[in-house]
Amino acid sequence: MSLTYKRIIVKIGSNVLTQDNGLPDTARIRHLVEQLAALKKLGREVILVSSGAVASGRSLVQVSDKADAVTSRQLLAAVGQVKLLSTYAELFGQHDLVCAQVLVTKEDFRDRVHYLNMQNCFGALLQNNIIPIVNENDVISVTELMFTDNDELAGLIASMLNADALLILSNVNGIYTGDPKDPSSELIREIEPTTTSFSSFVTTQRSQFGRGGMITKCHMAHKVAQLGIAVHIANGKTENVLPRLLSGEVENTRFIPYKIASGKKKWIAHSETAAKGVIHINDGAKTALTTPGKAISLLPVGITKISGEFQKGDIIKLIDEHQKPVGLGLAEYGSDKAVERIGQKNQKPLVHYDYLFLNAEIS
Ligand SMILES: Nc1ncnc2c1ncn2[C@@H]1O[C@H](COP(=O)(O)OP(=O)(O)O)[C@@H](O)[C@H]1O
Ligand SMILES: N[C@@H](CCC(=O)OP(=O)(O)O)C(=O)O
Repeated sequence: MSLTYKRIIVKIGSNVLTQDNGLPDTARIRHLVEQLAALKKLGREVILVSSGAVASGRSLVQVSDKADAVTSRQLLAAVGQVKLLSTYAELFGQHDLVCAQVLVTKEDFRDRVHYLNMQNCFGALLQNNIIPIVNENDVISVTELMFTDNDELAGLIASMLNADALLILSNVNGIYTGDPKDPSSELIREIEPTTTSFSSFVTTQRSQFGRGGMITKCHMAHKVAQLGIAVHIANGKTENVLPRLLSGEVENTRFIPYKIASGKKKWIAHSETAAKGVIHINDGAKTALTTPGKAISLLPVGITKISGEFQKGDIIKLIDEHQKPVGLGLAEYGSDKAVERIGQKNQKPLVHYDYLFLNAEIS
């Protein structure tokens, strides 16, 4: 089997880039760059999401024990990101390739203008044959403003750029049916888009330098696959993992992609944290919206209650009669008008189908 993905996002986790002592593993970075350069030379578009700023910072400065965790992370990342990128620039340069730094925050994905600006910049970099290297801007992303981890960031980038595939390189061969260290656990080779429960076999355990763990990878991968993008989780420490993954020669877990969604739906799908209001809908409305193959907008007649205030163009969250999330949408008008129209027939849709992302599927 040969995978012919054209636009590929590669996420390299902290554990792949870091030695046991917490310092960066330059030999491994060099080997990964060789593989990425080879992909580039085959005509693939490559976007790298790389962790490793904090680990690189550790190789340059000793942070005082008195510094709190946030300050220490800011300091190490601020210093380390320079080193990380100069290492990449030098190594890619040896293959006559130019790379670029793109540092982002969660806020940049909430604001549609920032989002479009980012998208435009990536387009320009790719057109000029430059490899974008993305990381979270750890200096200003603190506590609740942070991504769960760089897997979440990689998922957002994959959706934003309409990638064909997202390859997540971690320190395990993929997702196992139990603890990967337990010999009775087996690797799951494929995950269907309909799978939603991961907590029965994936523990919250993280590797030494990882932030989110496998469970956040699963949730993100599932969501991205629902948008029509294939996701593979493989071991970044395996020799020549990237070419071998694409030629089907190494073990990995593949999240089978679902139907293709529009760019706007992809943005809405990842905007839950930006939701301004909650729209309670009745069972009839839920059935209508989630009927496969039907493009139905949310009408006020199916709304039973509205909480929170929002303006036209804001993201709103839809929940059913049992408080279960149904999806996310873009409000066609503000909460003032919407509240007046609750339960009324013959009113304009509050969420047009083109701007509606349903949790269960993209219909
Ligand atoms: N069912 C599972 N299959 C594979 N890995 C699992 C599972 N449950 C928990 N894990 C843990 O998830 C870790 C990888 O996630 P993480 O620590 O976030 O790494 P990374 O730095 O690559 O993002 C593995 O090292 C493993 O300990
Ligand atoms: N931005 C941080 C890494 C954050 C992170 O979540 O890493 P990972 O556990 O590899 O997804 C850094 O560069 O050190």
